[in-house]
Amino acid sequence: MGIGKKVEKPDYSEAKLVVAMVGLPARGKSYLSNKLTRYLRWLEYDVQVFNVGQLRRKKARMKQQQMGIKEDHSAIYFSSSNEEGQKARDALSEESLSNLISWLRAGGNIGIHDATNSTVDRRSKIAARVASEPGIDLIFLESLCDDPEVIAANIALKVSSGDPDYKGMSRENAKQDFMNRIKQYEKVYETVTESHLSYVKIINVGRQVTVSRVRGYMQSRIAFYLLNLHLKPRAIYLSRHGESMFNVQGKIGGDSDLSPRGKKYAKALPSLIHDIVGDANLTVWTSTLRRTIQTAEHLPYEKLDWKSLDELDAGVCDGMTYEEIEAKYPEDFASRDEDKFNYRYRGGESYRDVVVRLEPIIMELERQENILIICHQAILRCLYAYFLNLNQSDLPYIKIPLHTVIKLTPKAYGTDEERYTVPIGAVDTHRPKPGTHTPNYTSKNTTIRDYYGDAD
Ligand SMILES: O=P(O)(O)OC[C@H]1O[C@@](CO)(OP(=O)(O)O)[C@@H](O)[C@@H]1O
Repeated sequence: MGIGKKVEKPDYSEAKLVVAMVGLPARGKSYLSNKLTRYLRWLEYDVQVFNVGQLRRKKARMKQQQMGIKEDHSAIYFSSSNEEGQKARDALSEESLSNLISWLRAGGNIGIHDATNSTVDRRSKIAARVASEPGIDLIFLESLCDDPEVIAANIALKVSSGDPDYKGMSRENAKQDFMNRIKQYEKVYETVTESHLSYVKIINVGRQVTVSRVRGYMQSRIAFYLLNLHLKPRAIYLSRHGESMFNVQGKIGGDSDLSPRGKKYAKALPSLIHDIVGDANLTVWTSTLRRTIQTAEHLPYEKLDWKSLDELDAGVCDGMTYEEIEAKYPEDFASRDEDKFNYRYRGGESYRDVVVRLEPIIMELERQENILIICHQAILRCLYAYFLNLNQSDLPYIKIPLHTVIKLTPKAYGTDEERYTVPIGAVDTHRPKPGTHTPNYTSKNTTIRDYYGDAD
């Protein structure tokens, strides 16, 4: 028998929720639903977005292919006085919601009904439909925004993103048409005030949030996450500690000091960070282990150490080399290679356990502005996977080299990444999955830079 065990996914089979978005076009509904999806997936819920616009386009394409009929989806279609258009849009919303409910019945946990759902009438239809489905809850998530800059940026994003609604149209015409569409919706828009419904209303993301009739664990978790979001521009910087004595000896875990090269990295860090961050405010978070605190030693910023940022606990294998573990516990060594995310060291942790313990860190990170996190290989893989939306099987193999600062900039539709490599040699602690080539899991928005500042 092996010493460790495999930890299965938490049982969320009873969790079934419809999150129905509410909001005018260009008010950040997609931004919110994308962020929420990424967070809930990271927590291992099965989440899917059902976008009514996509369904409309898909059906229009099919109609055109089969019958040669090209539908007019210009602003006229969205007019409240266009009865035909209104009927067609209601029918599409119902169909999309039905697809969502079937998907929940087939095992999904949270389905996001992504449409404007901008009238009391439309919402009452949604509420009635979901109420007829035992075991499925409903919460509305409204995004209100009157910040002209945010609206203008969202409009620009819509017309420049190659949106299929505006294929073959000039940018100016597309923008005009989209603004007309918004006007049509504005005429009939009713903000959520229905006191019998569960809802979260977000005003200018981060400025004001109203929470009403939120019930149960999953809804509260969602509401709490949304309460913490903000749109202020900021970056999150990630770095492992400088090379440690254990790294040099090939040993895992422990609480060793920095090696001479690790100390050099700690000395080089202040000028690198200053070059990247400038005079902006920054807070440094470390774990409680010596190697991260020593790495942050020379940084002239406020510092906070978190126990939850300590390295993955290797239990009885703590302080051993991979070769020693393989020789002493061959079965365990093999099962870790087989399913590294789920494998839990005896008396220690799995990557899955680490994801759970990092949730308060994620929540706090969403609330904060510029943060530099100096911690460990396994911990940074989990944080990086959250921001880059990477899946569980890839997560334990993400390359987070020593002596490298990763800058993550959250944007409306994803996260930009820059990597700054400091030319101070260090051992490579990355162990690829045997028999596989481990790709470099970086986003398509990654820029790699060599930093030749004050390396010495
Ligand atoms: O999950 P694997 O790939 O073993 O990586 C985690 C390991 O990385 C190490 C280095 O090998 O991190 P760290 O440099 O922070 O000490 C070990 O302590 C830790 O057990």
